[in-house]
Amino acid sequence: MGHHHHLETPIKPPVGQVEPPHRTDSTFEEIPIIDLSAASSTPAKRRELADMIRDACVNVGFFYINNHGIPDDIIHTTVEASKRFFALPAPVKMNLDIHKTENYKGYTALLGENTDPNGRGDLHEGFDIGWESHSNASSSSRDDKSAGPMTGANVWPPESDLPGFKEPVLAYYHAAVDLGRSLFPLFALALDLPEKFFEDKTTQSAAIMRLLHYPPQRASAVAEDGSVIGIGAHTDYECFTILWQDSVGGLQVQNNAGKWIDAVPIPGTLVVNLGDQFARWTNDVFKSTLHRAINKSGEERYSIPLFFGTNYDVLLEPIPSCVSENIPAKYEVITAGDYVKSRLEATYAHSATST
Ligand SMILES: O=C(O)CCC(=O)C(=O)O
Ligand SMILES: [Fe+2]
Repeated sequence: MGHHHHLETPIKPPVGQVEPPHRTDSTFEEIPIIDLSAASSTPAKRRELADMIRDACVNVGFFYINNHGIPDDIIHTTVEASKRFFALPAPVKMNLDIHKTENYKGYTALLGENTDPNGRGDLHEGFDIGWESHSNASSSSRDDKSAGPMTGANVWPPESDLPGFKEPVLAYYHAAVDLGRSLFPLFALALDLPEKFFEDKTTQSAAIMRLLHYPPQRASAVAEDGSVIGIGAHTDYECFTILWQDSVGGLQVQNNAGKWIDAVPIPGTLVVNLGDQFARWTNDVFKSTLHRAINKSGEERYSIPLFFGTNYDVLLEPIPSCVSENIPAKYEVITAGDYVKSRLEATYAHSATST
């Protein structure tokens, strides 16, 4: 994984076709901040917001959002729960080993993942959950039993080992899923599609959330060649990711000049970045940008990405306005579920036999 979509030649639409968004040289130095409060304002403001999102998606592939609507106390209690989880004794965490489940739910130990095939393993530990309903959540109900390559029950630490964990984690999960649902119509607008374009494709949205903990990297643990890294250079698998990060810093985003730009923590914001499924939907008009994290701060770093996508049975077919005679479809059409599963298999392959 970690393949990188290089800068495309400027797109020239055939006569009579809507002009696709213009890509600049993508040598961005900063990641834009987009205020989501315009989403519930006038149609004109919503259109303006979609244009800003389009610009960020075409040129950067990353943006911060503020006024995102997830209450601070939900974030706070979830982060505290995450800290308590990672502080558990190793054997308790290893009982939840992700390799014991069919579909990548549970705990990943330090160096258990290798996000960049050139790396030696990632210096973070994680806890992964997928869809699970929650009686207090405002998310519309859905069929938890739906078949598919990525479904399956979450695993949770026993209440006796870690009281009061599942409740706040699911509260944040559902708040972030609701936020993700509200972004799909804006992405559709940004692509000059009807706002409802993704509606029938997101009734059972993929939504994998990870609690992540990056211990501080001692200078000696940072290999010269960067092969031991918090999370190796990669692109995400789903349509887009909603990331909460603490104030420690370490996330970096690569521009087309190959320069790593710091995604500095900005209080009150979340980071949104596009993943490879949106690159596939848009035939690379939307950019799935290479990123990595290195924690050289000397402090513990915590983050929470939520990878958001369509239903797993949806085919990743290019949007008609993004393909033409001059720009043929670049990607083989497969389902979202098969695509994610193949990417996860590659990521965990290197540790699968060790447990
Ligand atoms: O922890 C971060 O800041 C980034 C995490 C990330 O890129 C990922 O989990 O895909
Ligand atoms: Fe990522």
